[in-house]
Amino acid sequence: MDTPSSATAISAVNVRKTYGKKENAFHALRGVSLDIRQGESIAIVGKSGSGKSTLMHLLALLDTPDEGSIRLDDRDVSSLRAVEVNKMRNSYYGFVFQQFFLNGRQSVLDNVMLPLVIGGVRPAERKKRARAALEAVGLSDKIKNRANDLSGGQKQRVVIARALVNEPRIIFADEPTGNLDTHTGEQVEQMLFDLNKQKGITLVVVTHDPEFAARFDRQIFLSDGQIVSESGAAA
Ligand SMILES: Nc1ncnc2c1ncn2[C@@H]1O[C@H](COP(=O)(O)OP(=O)(O)OP(=O)(O)O)[C@@H](O)[C@H]1O
Repeated sequence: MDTPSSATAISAVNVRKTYGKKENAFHALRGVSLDIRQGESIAIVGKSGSGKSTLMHLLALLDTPDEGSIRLDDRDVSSLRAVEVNKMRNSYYGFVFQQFFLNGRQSVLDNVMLPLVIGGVRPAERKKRARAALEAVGLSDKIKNRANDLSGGQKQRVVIARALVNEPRIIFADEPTGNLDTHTGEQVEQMLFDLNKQKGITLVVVTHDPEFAARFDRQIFLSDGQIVSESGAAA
């Protein structure tokens, strides 16, 4: 599976998002439309404050637009009940976000099993799947370590293992290599692209790094809350 299919994974349709009210209102997204195809890799780029994380949070169903809609499986997400949205987020999505910290006192294995606990997977099965995910990121020898006792790059690999343990359709990553040294950052990048190319997992990443962005099928450039240009093979 090395080419994106024509099926749409998720769409934003003319979404707008404003933070604050009246004279303090800030229009973070001002009418953004975007179709993300199943299996493609897409980088969202733009200056600080351009609305990248806001767009990512809407696509990831972590926040809701003030206007416009997010469509998943051809359904307007706003028409679904919260419990259904939570279920979809947990089963379809994996997250590599810096603010989604690991629990440092828990073992690496427990951290990776968390999405499966939330998803109600039984204990023997979740252990098996978490071990397989940790093996995929080369951390089989660290499963019993406390998450605090790992290097930055190892922690990021645990986060990736946690993101892929529920076999998501889409992985969302916000500056996944931001805090890593060049070599470790490249390993983490490669791991994400391998998941995209080998397993067909759609990859949506926010980054400031132009070299990293250039490796994606498509780059979306945001400025002042609007898409100002797109480039890449699929554009
Ligand atoms: N909760 C909030 N309340 C008020 N303003 C906010 C909030 N979240 C974001 N903003 C503002 O919305 C704008 C877009 O923020 P966003 O985080 O989407 O930008 P970004 O492109 O991801 O920036 P960065 O690259 O610095 O992370 C910024 O000006 C920010 O200050």
